[in-house]
Amino acid sequence: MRPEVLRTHALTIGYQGKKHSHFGRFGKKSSAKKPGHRIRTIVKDLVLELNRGELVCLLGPNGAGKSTLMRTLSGIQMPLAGSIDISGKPISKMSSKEIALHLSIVLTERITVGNLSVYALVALGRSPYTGWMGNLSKDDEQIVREAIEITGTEPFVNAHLSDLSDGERQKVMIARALAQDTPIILLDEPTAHLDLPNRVEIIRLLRKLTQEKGKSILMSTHELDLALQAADKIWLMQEKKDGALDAKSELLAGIPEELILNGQFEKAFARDGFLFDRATGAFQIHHPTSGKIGLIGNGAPGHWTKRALERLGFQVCLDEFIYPRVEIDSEKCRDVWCYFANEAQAPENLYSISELIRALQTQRTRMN
Ligand SMILES: Nc1ncnc2c1ncn2[C@@H]1O[C@H](COP(=O)(O)OP(=O)(O)OP(=O)(O)O)[C@@H](O)[C@H]1O
Repeated sequence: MRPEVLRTHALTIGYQGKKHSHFGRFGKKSSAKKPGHRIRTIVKDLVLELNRGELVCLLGPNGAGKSTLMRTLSGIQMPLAGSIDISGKPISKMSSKEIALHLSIVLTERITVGNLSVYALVALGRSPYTGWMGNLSKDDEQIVREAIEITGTEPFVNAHLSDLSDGERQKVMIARALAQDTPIILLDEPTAHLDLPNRVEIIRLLRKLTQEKGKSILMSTHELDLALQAADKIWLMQEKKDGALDAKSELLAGIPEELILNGQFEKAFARDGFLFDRATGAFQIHHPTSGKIGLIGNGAPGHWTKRALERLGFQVCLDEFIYPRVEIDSEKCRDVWCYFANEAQAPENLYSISELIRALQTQRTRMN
């Protein structure tokens, strides 16, 4: 069996004509340039592979082209050039029904479904098998029930979609995609409206689907941290900065750890005063404005003390015996923060991070 379930050949994505005038199914409308229509190329010559059982996260700053790529890969939007194969067959030669048997998509746009209940909407996922008016077989019903159970949407299964919160609605749309039971699932920002426990739950669910059911999942997200932890691969879209603006963005594919180590990850999200720490994979939001401070301390107290010091504007120098410095003694029955303000002053023992912050602020006021 070929490992890749989706492959692109020199795929160029983008827009031609006025906003929203380009949409159409493959083959139904020519993608040829129309006279007087402005072509806007988002990314050129993409050679991408989505393999069986793989979770790929599509990351990139706002406007880089993630949704455009999602829509193009699913056949909702025509490419400007190149082609897409699904399970070895060009998508341009597939009917909508055939595509729906291979690929399901959850988009960010709110859909209007009239008065449908959650159950009826999830059951619509079976329509490629039953037809729009078709009755569900026992097997179809079982698949719908499983999709509802696995996404935790049972509590509102009889509610109407319009009565749900954004997060609940999001889960229902994922349930509908699962009911469609396709080897490929594309999700555009599936965790956008979810709180942290639900975000983690959805990512875990998607990983489980790749590992246990061999699904190939591509999801776009702004959750960098979750993506770095969960994705087998990352497709990283970034705006081109080289001046050769034949396309707005470019795309790099790789495993998360390599994209971090080779500096591509921070390049994609680089902003003035916005630092990415390669060692921890975290972004720092604070500018160091209060000078250096030494920190000697390990484990959780060391980590959270560093965070508090950075918030106060210090550049934290780990394991450096400089002044000022903080030494955390975790050997005693409780943690003690020993604050060495300067050579002349005796160190001060403090018994919490808030006491340490107060001492640092007092020192700062004295010096100003
Ligand atoms: N229908 C359209 N016609 C012309 N240009 C469009 C259209 N839709 C989007 N664009 C442009 O294409 C570019 C990519 O948009 P897209 O929505 O794909 O980015 P994105 O990475 O998904 O952004 P976000 O993270 O903000 O959702 C943007 O510059 C956008 O203005």
